[in-house]
Amino acid sequence: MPASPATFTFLGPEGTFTEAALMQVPGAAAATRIPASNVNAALDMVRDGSVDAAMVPIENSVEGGVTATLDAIASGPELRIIREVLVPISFVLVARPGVALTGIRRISTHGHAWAQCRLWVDANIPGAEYVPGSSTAAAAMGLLQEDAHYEAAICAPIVAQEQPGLAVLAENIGDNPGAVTRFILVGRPGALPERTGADKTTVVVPLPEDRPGALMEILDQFATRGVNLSRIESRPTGQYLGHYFFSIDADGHVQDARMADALAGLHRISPATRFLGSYGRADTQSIHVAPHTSDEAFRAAHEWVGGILHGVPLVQETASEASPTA
Ligand SMILES: O=C(O)C(=O)C[C@]1(C(=O)O)C=C[C@@H](O)C=C1
Repeated sequence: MPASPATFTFLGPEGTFTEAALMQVPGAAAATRIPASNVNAALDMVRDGSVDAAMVPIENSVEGGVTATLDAIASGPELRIIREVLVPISFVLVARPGVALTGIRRISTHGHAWAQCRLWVDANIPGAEYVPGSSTAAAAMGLLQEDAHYEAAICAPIVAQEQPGLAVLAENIGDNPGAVTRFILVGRPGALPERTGADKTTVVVPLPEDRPGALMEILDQFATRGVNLSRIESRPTGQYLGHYFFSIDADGHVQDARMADALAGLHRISPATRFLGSYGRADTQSIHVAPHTSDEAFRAAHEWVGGILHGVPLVQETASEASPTA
């Protein structure tokens, strides 16, 4: 079991959904928490040892993968995902007190938040212009600056509750009331979180080039070992047009024989495959394992092959084979 992180960073400032995710981590409320201005800065603080772990968003149920995170953990010095956290998302529209909906022309927020409120904005503030923000809370706090160049921000309800200089103009403005964002706690490589039976493994697999069926071969490594995938996304490596890697979440822990075998297969196909971690699923849902892909089935199969290699007779002769005349 890895030692519990003592110092954390997160996509800040205070009041982001990412901070809400971090507060779900046991011990985080009493620990040192340093806000970072973007995902890369947060991960760099882990890499250079300034903090033990970083909480960053990775996937939203409406908008999909957080590409800044997918890309940042796929290259550079290796990192490990040690936990995942789910946060239900609900947005409010805030402005300086006295500002009405009719007085809003520009709205700032995080890109993922904007994408989740687009229909509401179109219906209620038609023609409003989007001003990109580094996070929802940063956009809201920006309204308090003298030189704010937008009139409203979309953020979590907690920001307005704790900031008297901001008034809530509308609540629950997300287009999808069931929206959920998944966050990951990222540390440096070390001891793996213990296997729980409800685990997830994340890998980054560069697609081998000029090889017909390479993606199928990658997927086959999981399929033939009974490993279910819960997320697969392709991302450009940035090196040149058409060069991609796959970011994959698979059900199970690397201590499961079927997962270890699948990862070994991936390494054969794509030697630059990067292991990003095995960690407990936030929903704690146990994984169904077919009997022929259980640890016991793998152990028996390896023992059988070992016996062949060592010349040990492993199959009992039947009576008729032992004495053909009988
Ligand atoms: O800006 C924030 O508050 C964040 O924590 C980032 C983020 C994201 O990256 O998706 C998190 C949850 C919401 O989906 C909107 C924004």
